[in-house]
Formats: sequence, C-alpha cells, structure tokens
Amino acid sequence: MDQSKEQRILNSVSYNAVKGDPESVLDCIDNYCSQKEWAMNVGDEKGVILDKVVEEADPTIALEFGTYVGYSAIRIARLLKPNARLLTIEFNPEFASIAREIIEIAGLSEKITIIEGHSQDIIPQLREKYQVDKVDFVFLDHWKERYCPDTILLEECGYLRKGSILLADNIVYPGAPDFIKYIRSHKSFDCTNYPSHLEYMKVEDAMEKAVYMG
Ligand SMILES: Nc1ncc2ncn(CCCCCNC(=O)c3cc(-c4ccc(F)cc4)cc(O)c3O)c2n1
Ligand SMILES: [Mg+2]
Repeated sequence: MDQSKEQRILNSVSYNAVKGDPESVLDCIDNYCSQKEWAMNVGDEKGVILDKVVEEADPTIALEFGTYVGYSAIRIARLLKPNARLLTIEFNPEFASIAREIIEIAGLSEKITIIEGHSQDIIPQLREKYQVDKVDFVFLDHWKERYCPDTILLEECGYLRKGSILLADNIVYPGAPDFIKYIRSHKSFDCTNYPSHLEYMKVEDAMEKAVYMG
C-alpha cells in the first residue's frame, strides 16, 4: 500500500529534525512542503502572524480546530508558558496519529492534547471531559464552513471571556465568507485582518483576528 503524503512528511521529520527541538521540526516541514509536496500547514509566512497573536494572547488554555500533521499545534505550544495547555481537535484518525508522532519528536507532547472528533461534537464536551472553563485563544483552521457555527457554539457554551482571542486561517483562500460577515458585524467582536499569502505559494490569503469583548 502506498504511503500517504502525511506519512512522507512524518518520515522526513523523523529523519531530519532534531529531537526535542520544535523549531527544527517546523523548519523540516516547511522545507519538505515548499520543495517536495505542498501541504495545508499554516506555513512560515502566516506562521509569523500566528506567533505574534499567540504572544499577544499569552493563553493558559488554547484551542485549535484542525490539527492536520501538527505544524500549527507545535507553533502555538512552543510559545506557551509552563502550565499552559493546547487542546487540538482533528477528526481524521490517520492525521491525528501522524500529528501525535510529530508532536512527540518536537518534545511537546506534555503541552498538547489531541482530541479525535468533529469540532461540533467536541466543543460541548470541553467543560466536563477536559476541565475547560474559559478559552483564552482559539485557532480556526478546519472546515471553512465550520468557522462561523463553531464560533457561535463556543459563545453559547460560555467558553469565551472578555479578551478571548480568535484567529482564523484562510480568510481569502479557500475563504470563509459567512464567518467574516458574521464576525465583523457582531458587536461583541473587535476584528483585525492580516493580509498574507497561501502557505508555500504566491497566492493571496489572509488571517482574521477577532477579540471577544464580552
Ligand atoms: N468540523 C471539523 N472538526 C474537526 C476537524 N478536523 C479536521 N477537519 C477537517 C479539516 C479539513 C481541512 C481544513 N483545511 C483546509 O481545507 C485548507 C485548505 C487549503 C487549500 C487547499 C487547496 C488549495 F488549492 C489551496 C488551499 C489551505 C489551508 O490552509 C487549509 O486549512 C475538521 N472538521
Ligand atoms: Mg489553513
């Protein structure tokens, strides 16, 4: 059976990255995906925007939708303070398993919990099953049609607090028009757009930050 692209990314990280060094894992994935096979990681250009927003949020509890191979989970978790945690949701079991191995190579398994399932099913369970009270930072990078309903669900479940920061990938490409329409017209969110480019391509993309005002 032929290996998947995601398995080939894991092979490259396993062979080339320095164990326990998150930066070397990120560099390895970026090099592989820009030189060998494109993959939908947030990448190094939008990754710098992600870094800045995570540093601004300085979250104790961070949440991510769409783990994929764990690139953005590593980007986020490497910046977290000692007792801070990242919960990342992935519904594809093969991707979740590959992400678990790549996160282990980065030495960040203690800071990151991968939850297998659909965001809409997991969000209502976060309080009881994962002892989540409030979420300080959310990175949306899953199905683009789920950005809007899942933001509403987070608010309805009471996980957002004054100052909670949401950051959404792919606002231009593939795009999340209903999310943008909703979040920019909702009085409780203060939005900022960050123009950038699609990972590893010269195609225009952008990220949107939305601060919950309570
Ligand atoms: N509900 C739920 N809960 C949990 C989940 N876990 C996973 N999923 C499903 C996630 C499916 C992948 C999402 N990501 C993308 O589709 C994506 C695509 C491109 C892209 C593609 C082709 C092009 F030609 C150009 C750009 C670039 C990006 O940066 C992207 O992030 C879940 N869903
Ligand atoms: Mg993305």
